[in-house]
Amino acid sequence: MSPYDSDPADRLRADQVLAAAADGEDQAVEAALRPKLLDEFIGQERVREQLSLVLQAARKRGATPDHVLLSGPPGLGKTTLSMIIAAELGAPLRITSGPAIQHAGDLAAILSSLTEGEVLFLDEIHRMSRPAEEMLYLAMEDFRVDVIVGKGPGATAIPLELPPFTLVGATTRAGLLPPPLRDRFGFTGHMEFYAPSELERVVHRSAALLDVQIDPAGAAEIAGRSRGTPRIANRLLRRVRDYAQVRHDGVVDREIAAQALAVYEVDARGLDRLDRAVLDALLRLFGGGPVGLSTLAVAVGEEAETVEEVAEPFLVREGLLARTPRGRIATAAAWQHLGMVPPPQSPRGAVPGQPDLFGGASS
Ligand SMILES: Nc1ncnc2c1ncn2[C@@H]1O[C@H](COP(=O)(O)OP(=O)(O)OP(=O)(O)O)[C@@H](O)[C@H]1O
Repeated sequence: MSPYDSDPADRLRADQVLAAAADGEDQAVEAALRPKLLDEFIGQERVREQLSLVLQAARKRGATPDHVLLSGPPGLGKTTLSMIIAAELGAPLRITSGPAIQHAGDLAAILSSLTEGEVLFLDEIHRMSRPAEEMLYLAMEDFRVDVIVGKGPGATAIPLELPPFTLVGATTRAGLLPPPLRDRFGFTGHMEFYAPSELERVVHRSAALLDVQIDPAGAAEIAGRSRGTPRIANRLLRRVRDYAQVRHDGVVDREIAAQALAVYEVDARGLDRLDRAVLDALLRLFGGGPVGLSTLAVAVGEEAETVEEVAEPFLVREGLLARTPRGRIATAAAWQHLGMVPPPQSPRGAVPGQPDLFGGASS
């Protein structure tokens, strides 16, 4: 969880897996597990190399680096990287988020209190209000804001100079950023899901910091169920640690990790309860689809947005579900994963599983 207040809906989205277990202690632990410097940051080789060049060049010139945009799904390390940028530059860091900036005045207050060289991290930048966005254009380009005094025809804009600063914007939806905003970033880092071997390194590193004894097979078991996401790897590790300490001697191996994750309903492929509920409804109630998103969401008792943004990206990436113009359909892998057999002769049974070009299941 990012260390500022966002609205509860955001928190739910970002922290979907084992959300109920994400208590205050977990958040404090998460902060303690963050890598502090670029060299400690595991994976994302390309972003790391590119960013390192941007920072080194700026340091060499004695200038403030260009604004940085980080895009990618939740939990991949955008907040962590913003902290690392500030640490590498030896600069102070200010953290806020798009939804926290309701009015342009909120942004003006933050910008006008920045010190020279400060790093401003703006998470969920795509959710900022339009007037604030427009104020940000000017601030990013000319280090200036126009403060509007008065209302109506008598309103006047008073220009206010800002010290040079570096904006680090983060977004899960780069496509939603208006082009004028996107263009004002000198560097964009696209964060990718992590490979299992990288997540194993994350698990080993975190286990060492948490003083948990874990063997390579145990780390691999956790990494394989972490949906390519370090935040989830860390959270699963903490739950496995709890299980190992309460029911065993605290040491984690493959068997203990598998048992613990079964208790927390995270299956061998990393699907959690919501993912499985979505697939289950799709197969059992709708014969594998196609079915509309809102119908599917009602069937699992969730908001359509939650199903679309939380469960589906992972299910699509895993090749278990396809989004088609006619609705959601299950692939053959989905039937297999839930141990079910598609209805015979069903044109909607998604056998052998890949959607055809027109959005239906191939036969
Ligand atoms: N490359 C990495 N190496 C080690 N740990 C990492 C790495 N990336 C992220 N983490 C860990 O994962 C957790 C989540 O990272 P972070 O909060 O930076 O993600 P985020 O992309 O900002 O997510 P959100 O957009 O939901 O705020 C952190 O506690 C951090 O310890």
